[in-house]
Amino acid sequence: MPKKIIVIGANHAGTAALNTILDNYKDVDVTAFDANSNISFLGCGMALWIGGQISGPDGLFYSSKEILEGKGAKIYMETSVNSVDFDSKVVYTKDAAGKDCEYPYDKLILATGSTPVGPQLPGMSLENVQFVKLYQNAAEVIEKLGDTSIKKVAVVGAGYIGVELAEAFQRNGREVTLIDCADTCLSAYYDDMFCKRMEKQLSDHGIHLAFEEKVERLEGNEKVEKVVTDKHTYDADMVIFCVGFRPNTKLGNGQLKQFHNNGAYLTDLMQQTSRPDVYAVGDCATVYNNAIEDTDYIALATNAVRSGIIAAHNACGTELKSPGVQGSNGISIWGLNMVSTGLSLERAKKLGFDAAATDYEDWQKAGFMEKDNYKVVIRIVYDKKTRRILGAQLCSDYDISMAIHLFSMAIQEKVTIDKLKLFDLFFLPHFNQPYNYITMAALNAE
Ligand SMILES: Cc1cc2nc3c(=O)[nH]c(=O)nc-3n(C[C@H](O)[C@H](O)[C@H](O)COP(=O)(O)OP(=O)(O)OC[C@H]3O[C@@H](n4cnc5c(N)ncnc54)[C@H](O)[C@@H]3O)c2cc1C
Ligand SMILES: NC(=O)C1=CN([C@@H]2O[C@H](COP(=O)(O)OP(=O)(O)OC[C@H]3O[C@@H](n4cnc5c(N)ncnc54)[C@H](O)[C@@H]3O)[C@@H](O)[C@H]2O)C=CC1
Repeated sequence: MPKKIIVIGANHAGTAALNTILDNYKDVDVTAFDANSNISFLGCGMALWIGGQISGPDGLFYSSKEILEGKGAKIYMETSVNSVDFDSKVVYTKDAAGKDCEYPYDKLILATGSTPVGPQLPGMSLENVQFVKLYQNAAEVIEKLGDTSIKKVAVVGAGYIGVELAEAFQRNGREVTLIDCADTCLSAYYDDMFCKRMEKQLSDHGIHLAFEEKVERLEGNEKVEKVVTDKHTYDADMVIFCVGFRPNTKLGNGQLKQFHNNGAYLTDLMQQTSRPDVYAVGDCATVYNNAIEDTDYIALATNAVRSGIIAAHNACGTELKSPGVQGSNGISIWGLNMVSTGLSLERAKKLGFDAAATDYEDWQKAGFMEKDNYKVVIRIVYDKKTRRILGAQLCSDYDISMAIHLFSMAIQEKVTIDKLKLFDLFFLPHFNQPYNYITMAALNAE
């Protein structure tokens, strides 16, 4: 059992690692440092807060320095780790008062997360140009929205954050333009037929869509006033950039092996980096993606939590391997629910799979169920050669979210589309149909 474990970063991944150590290994001396002043902010609540769907941010935290210290950890907030000597196993910190300290470790868990990508464009330093990641970012945006002269908001990036925030600002009474260089929204997660449904939902609710447009500059006089793209100019009193995350790897650059795509720390199934006593978890680390059967980068709180648990057990001497991930995700915009896992057909083909898709559309419940019955669209993506299921997407006004877990497990366990054809699914008219759309989609596969 190691004597001293240090965790750098105490948000979702770090907190999961800390809780796992504190709950399971009583004799370990565990210390964490975080540059921020709060722990465990659920960014997913930011849009709900801005859109007034929840009354405030209090419920968006599930841990704190006090809770973790009550369980026996030493937690240093507003303390940055500036460097790590991986050979002598020492971390060097600076606290809010500017005091430098050093701490030795036996095992180190890097949970330094990610930062929003900030395009280098003219006008980025104008007032009311915002990024959204931390609690402080959300609080600042909410405070600024108190200014009623902020009428028009441009959201750049129509991925998960952008689409959720577009709804939130519109609910908040603002005019919203949603800009993306891709030709639709959510294109990293869904095929076009699903993206188009979300496009319609957004434009039906008054969001102005500006796709296939590249932002060239922001203009204004102190405060931002305009977003200029390669095609149009949009008036904007606030501009939010959400064009993806980049892993925070300053501490290990050149010291630990990194992912060729974006520099995330390369980890094995035990979250171990290229140095045996150093683990990396959450948004700063790679995952093993079962759909592509290879290393990947997928920044999600779910992956952060699971990888934190895995690293903690391994660091404490209990071998635990990740089963890999599928990047399962979901979104709900004005009641339109979409969930996906694994690969879209487009991405599968781009990656070189001989992929096909089987689609099906039906009512969720038996036809005689007159209330709360909604249409559901499903697509299952599979490899024509191996027959392995590579991905699935579902879309409905009904809450179909639980169905995606079946496909996540199917991808993890390398289930073929043929195995799914006669898979035992229950029927009860309150919930579904005897000819279930999952069965029907699978039966229709070529
Ligand atoms: C608006 C929004 C909505 C989201 N919605 C969802 C969702 O619905 N579902 C989902 O699964 N995911 C969602 N995510 C993604 C999710 O928030 C991230 O994947 C998650 O935060 C990753 O957790 P992490 O602990 O790895 O990293 P981070 O949350 O980035 O935390 C890293 C921590 O490390 C600290 N740190 C970094 N460097 C140092 C250093 N040198 N010294 C000390 N401390 C350091 C930071 O202060 C920070 O607290 C959302 C993200 C955002 C922004
Ligand atoms: N419901 C969920 O599971 C949620 C998950 N998250 C996760 O947080 C992470 C970050 O989210 P996002 O920032 O939304 O990233 P994202 O990867 O989901 O979307 C980024 C979008 O920005 C676009 N883009 C990239 N560069 C651009 C540019 N220069 N100009 C215009 N558009 C550009 C891309 O085409 C893409 O549509 C992701 O990993 C996401 O999965 C975030 C919110 C909710």
